Amino acid sequence: MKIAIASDHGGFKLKKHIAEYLKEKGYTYKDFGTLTEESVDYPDFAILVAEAVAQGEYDLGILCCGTGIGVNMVANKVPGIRAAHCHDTFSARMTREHNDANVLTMGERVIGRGLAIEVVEAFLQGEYAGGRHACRVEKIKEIEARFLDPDKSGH
Ligand SMILES: O=C(CO)[C@H](O)[C@H](O)[C@H](O)COP(=O)(O)O
Repeated sequence: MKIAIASDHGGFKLKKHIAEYLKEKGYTYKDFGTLTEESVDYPDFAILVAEAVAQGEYDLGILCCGTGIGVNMVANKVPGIRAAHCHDTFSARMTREHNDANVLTMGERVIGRGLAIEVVEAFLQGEYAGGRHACRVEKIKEIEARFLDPDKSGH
């Protein structure tokens, strides 16, 4: 499994902690920045991970900012991305199982490091269940397609 990670300055320390964890556990990952605590704009880094996952270069993405909300908004603008904002392990597991989420977003100013690692692990270990969830995920994709292709918009 290949994991893409990134943050702005507000999520930098949490991302670094997650990167150290991923390395220690032997996961394959790439840090798309930012690489310092200097103030930057979260869209510039969230888009790198979202595109890498959407293009299939990476299986899953993890994005951190101060709240995890800004990076989530950016990632979910990219077709093919289903980014989930999770600060608890139940949501992290469920969003993989039910929504086939492919990006996890978290906020360094919200969650403690210990819990964040448990959330990451729940997300990475979660498996899409398919079944009754498949048609729902398909409906997400159909809605996305409507806005990509004006002919399918119904207007
Ligand atoms: O975009 C965000 C909110 O959803 C992030 O938390 C950013 O990290 C935050 O806005 C950055 O704020 P700062 O005051 O410029 O550090």
